[in-house]
Amino acid sequence: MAKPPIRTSPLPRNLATTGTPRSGTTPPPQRFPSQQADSAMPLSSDPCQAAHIGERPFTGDPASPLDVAAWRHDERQRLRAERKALTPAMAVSVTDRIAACLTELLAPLDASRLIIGASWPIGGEPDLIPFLTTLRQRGAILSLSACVKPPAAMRFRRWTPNAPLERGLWNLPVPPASAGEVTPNLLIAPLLGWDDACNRLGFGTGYFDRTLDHMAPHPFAIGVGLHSARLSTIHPLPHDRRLDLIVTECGVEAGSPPLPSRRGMV
Ligand SMILES: Nc1nc2c(c(=O)[nH]1)N(C=O)[C@@H](CNc1ccc(C(=O)N[C@@H](CCC(=O)O)C(=O)O)cc1)CN2
Ligand SMILES: Nc1ncnc2c1ncn2[C@@H]1O[C@H](COP(=O)(O)OP(=O)(O)OP(=O)(O)O)[C@@H](O)[C@H]1O
Repeated sequence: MAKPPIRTSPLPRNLATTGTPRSGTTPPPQRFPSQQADSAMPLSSDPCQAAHIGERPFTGDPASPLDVAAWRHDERQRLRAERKALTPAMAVSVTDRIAACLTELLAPLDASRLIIGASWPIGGEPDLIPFLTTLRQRGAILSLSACVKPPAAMRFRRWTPNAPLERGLWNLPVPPASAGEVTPNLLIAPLLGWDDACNRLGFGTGYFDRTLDHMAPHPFAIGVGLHSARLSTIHPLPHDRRLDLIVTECGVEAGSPPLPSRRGMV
């Protein structure tokens, strides 16, 4: 079956600066060991049909943090299991499509003005390291998130592809503190669930909400995850911070133009 087109609008056109070459000049992504199997296999069915099929109905009080937390807990379990159940071929396809969409979105920007805050992929998240490597080649500064305890805004430590990582909290791979910190103007936030209002459901640690709270002005924040992780709503609570765009293997799924200008990107 032919792959459905990737939707990349809305472009962050008010962020556009110089005429950086578009993705046609971009080298093919490098494969990482976890993604080498079956990489040429197409998806067996249209991945971009309506989602939130398996969503558990919410029967509590949406203003009650306890009720919402209980529902989110179960939805996280479901969404984590669904993501882990992807075949290697599907995971590669999803990752390639997300990377292609991000590449197209960022193509009009002067990459040398981008300070990207990303996270090392865990638990079946799309492996965007090859995509980040390409942006680095175009001049972007890369950084990876590091969690602090007690929970507060994440720190972003500079990183270049192949630079050594060490184990941080929860054994997450992070650059060493000696790499130095940056303040990203573009945040890439992996997600477990999302809704049409650009709300993000993550692992439940609250780090991304705390991070966005702490950063003024906010970086431009793009959530990345599966199309099938769409929820009718995450039942947002006051601490939840919306992202600017949600990108899945089906393209830009949420976030509406015109997008506000962001520090360092105009
Ligand atoms: N890639 C990534 N980094 C991130 C987040 C995220 O969602 N994705 N976070 C979002 O806020 C924060 C960390 N939150 C975390 C939440 C749960 C686990 C966790 O369950 N770890 C499992 C192993 C997961 C796996 O590799 O499958 C464990 O410790 O056993 C780790 C980090 C910051 N860094
Ligand atoms: N700015 C904040 N200040 C204090 N607590 C917060 C803040 N943001 C989130 N929290 C707390 O963190 C916990 C988890 O929040 P939430 O359910 O929104 O996680 P999440 O965004 O899905 O997870 P993650 O950040 O791991 O991806 C909640 O108990 C919430 O009260």
